[in-house]
Amino acid sequence: MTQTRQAKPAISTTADVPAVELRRVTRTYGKGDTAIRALDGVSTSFPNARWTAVMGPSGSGKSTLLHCAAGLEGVTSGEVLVAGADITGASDEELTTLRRDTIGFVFQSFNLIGSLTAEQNVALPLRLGGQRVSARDAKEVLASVGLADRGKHRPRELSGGQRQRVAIARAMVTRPAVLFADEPTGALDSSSAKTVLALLREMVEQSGQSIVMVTHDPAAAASADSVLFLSDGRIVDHAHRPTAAQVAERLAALEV
Ligand SMILES: Nc1ncnc2c1ncn2[C@@H]1O[C@H](COP(=O)(O)OP(=O)(O)OP(=O)(O)O)[C@@H](O)[C@H]1O
Repeated sequence: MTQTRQAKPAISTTADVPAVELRRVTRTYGKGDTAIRALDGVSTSFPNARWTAVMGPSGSGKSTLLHCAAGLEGVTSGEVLVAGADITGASDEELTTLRRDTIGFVFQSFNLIGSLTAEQNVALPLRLGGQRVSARDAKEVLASVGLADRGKHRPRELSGGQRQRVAIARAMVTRPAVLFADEPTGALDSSSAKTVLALLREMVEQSGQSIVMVTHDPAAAASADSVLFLSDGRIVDHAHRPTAAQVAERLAALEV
């Protein structure tokens, strides 16, 4: 797997093109009387080089929104644009290219490969993209998340916070224009969560990457630039740089 890496697709990262745009997106599960409308005509833009959190009560459609926005799930109707490109009718091959070159993922459950070392996990996206990766490259990225001395460790030999930092390093290595994070701090203690949130902030400030993050945690949401609130598959509220207390208050109002 050492062929020359293909040029990145022409993605726009200019400030006036949103990182992700949803236009009248509906996602229905099932049919007939038992059909569930998980997303109900959602139109919104996730700005470029900004971090947006998505919150809402359980079952409000947060994960569905993230999956549709990232091309992991198709929409029932409406359009999804990532970095200006319409991915609504994209083929599996186009989506694979998008996932390899333009977007990254960080999940609550880390999704590291247990048989690979931290270094090998970090290098994996580049190897899958056909690039030769030196151990030094992987080490540099691990050092940037504070794990310079853990490169040879396997996931089971790392703490939860360290595993998530490996997952973030893996997501950073391809410099994705958009990072989708699903409960990235959900399995972490508050000190590890702070470290992870600081790393996400660095991705936005230093590399101009965009983050769309689903979370249940008001403190995590308050680390973002803005917060969208979903209820019953619709966007019902929006807050710019709220405090954790303000986020908790708005969420409580939706949960009654
Ligand atoms: N694969 C599926 N098949 C059927 N219904 C689904 C499926 N996935 C999600 N749903 C339903 O769609 C709605 C939205 O689910 P979603 O997982 O997006 O909510 P959420 O806000 O992420 O919830 P939570 O906070 O509990 O993770 C829920 O009513 C859920 O039961």
